[in-house]
Amino acid sequence: MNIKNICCIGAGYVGGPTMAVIAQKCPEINVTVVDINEERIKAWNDENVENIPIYEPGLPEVVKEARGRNLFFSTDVDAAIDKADMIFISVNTPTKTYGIGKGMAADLKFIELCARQIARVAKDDKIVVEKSTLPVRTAEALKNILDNTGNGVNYQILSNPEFLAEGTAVDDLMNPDRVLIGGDIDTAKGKEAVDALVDVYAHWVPRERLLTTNVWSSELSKLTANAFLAQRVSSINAMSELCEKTGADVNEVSKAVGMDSRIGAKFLKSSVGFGGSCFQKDILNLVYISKSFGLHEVADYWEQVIIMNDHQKRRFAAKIVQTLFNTVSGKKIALLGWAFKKDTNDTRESAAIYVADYLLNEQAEIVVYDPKVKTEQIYADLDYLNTRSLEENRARVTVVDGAYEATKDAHAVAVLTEWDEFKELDWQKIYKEMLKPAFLFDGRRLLERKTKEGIGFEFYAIGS
Ligand SMILES: NC(=O)c1ccc[n+]([C@@H]2O[C@H](COP(=O)([O-])OP(=O)(O)OC[C@H]3O[C@@H](n4cnc5c(N)ncnc54)[C@H](O)[C@@H]3O)[C@@H](O)[C@H]2O)c1
Ligand SMILES: O=c1ccn([C@@H]2O[C@H](COP(=O)(O)OP(=O)(O)O[C@H]3O[C@H](CO)[C@@H](O)[C@H](O)[C@H]3O)[C@@H](O)[C@H]2O)c(=O)[nH]1
Repeated sequence: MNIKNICCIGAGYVGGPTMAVIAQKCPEINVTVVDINEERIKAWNDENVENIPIYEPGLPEVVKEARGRNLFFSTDVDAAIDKADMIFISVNTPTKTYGIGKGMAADLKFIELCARQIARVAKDDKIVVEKSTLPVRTAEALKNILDNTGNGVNYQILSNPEFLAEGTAVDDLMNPDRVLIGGDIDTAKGKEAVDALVDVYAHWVPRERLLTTNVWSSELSKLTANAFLAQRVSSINAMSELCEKTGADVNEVSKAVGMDSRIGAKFLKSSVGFGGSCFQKDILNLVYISKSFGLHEVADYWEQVIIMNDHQKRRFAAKIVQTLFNTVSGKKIALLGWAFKKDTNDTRESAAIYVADYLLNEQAEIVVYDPKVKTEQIYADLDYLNTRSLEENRARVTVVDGAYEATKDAHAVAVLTEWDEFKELDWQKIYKEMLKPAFLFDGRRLLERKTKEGIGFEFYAIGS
């Protein structure tokens, strides 16, 4: 079966880049990305390709090549569903904020709305692809809705979780370690659907990296991969605290450990704590699923990854307060970086939000500079925590356009995102314009201790 028309519901951090790359690599397939968020679609269609709503290195070039040729962004969800042979669901699946499973389970209301919309609109057979990260066995619920509320057409449900990381999305999509496709491979129709999706990716991904499994393995593998990755970060962060007490250096430990080929070097960088929209949400979801099956030891095991991460964020903020003679009240603290990692404008669950909130509770005056994050986003992130009034957040937090403006007259500077440009700053100038003693806290192990201490900074870096 040859796919001619793809529709993707959800034009976010996954739907946008993923579909742009599919469209670029498969010029004979029409790809329409739809979203209910009109502003987002407008930005994807902005004449100036630099204004697309997601900042990802290399993405503007891909969009430029395919947009208007075989890549389209639209708010007409019904029309795109109607036309498509294959529909990707790439909507958000945040942690539930109400009711049963509040604070743990994935909220599947957006997924269900998509299923009901597909069922209402579809007049011919469709392959429905779960691109969103979902609890294991969600495909069953999707099929139930589609089969019972649909127009009697045949649906095949595939699971095709996305493994891209933000900041490197285009490269991850162009050269994936593997593409995972879960389907009903024991039936002829199921196998045909899996083959159709394999053929799409085979345009550019070597066949040996196209991995097919049953649907449940595919759904669960995505949660497992994120849990393992986050666990590595929490493991090295746990060691960072021990390093600080013992004179060991976490970078040296991480290098020594990572050179063991059984362990591997990646994802062993100690930090102020992992952020991003996925790790915490997906582990909480895993914990919830485990508990719902009565697997309490399994649940506790994974929950510890989150507990450690929360501790790391808190302990970094507490270190700032302790070092500044146990009070930051009325003191200006400059935060360099707000995004959850470099090369993205995404701030979801960024450690910076929690560090700022902690310092604000200690009555600090916060000044933030991030090269890609918009001012409204920074306020929105703080408001979302509901710790203090919107007015107070605006009165106590200032967002500026440059690092020198942020650090001038500050009591302390904290590096919270590993943006390359922070390495290149004129730290001599920053030191000169700060209050003394000038405290510098490196939450990313980005800066070299020797040169900073040479300038005169009181320097603290995570894990040493
Ligand atoms: N962000 C990542 O790096 C990443 C990586 C892999 C997997 N994932 C998973 O992919 C999914 C999407 O994540 P994201 O970061 O792209 O989210 P996102 O919030 O950036 O985008 C989701 C989009 O879906 C739209 N939407 C929601 N309901 C809709 C509906 N009924 N009809 C049309 N549009 C609708 C929203 O308006 C939003 O623009 C999540 O399940 C996430 O866990 C994310
Ligand atoms: O050694 C490391 C590696 C990462 N991090 C932090 O961990 C967080 C997550 O980073 P990363 O995994 O690179 O970015 P994400 O975009 O969140 O990607 C993760 O989450 C996605 C969503 O599910 C998956 O698709 C990806 O495979 C998975 O890496 C960030 O705050 C990083 O700063 C560290 O502190 N130390």
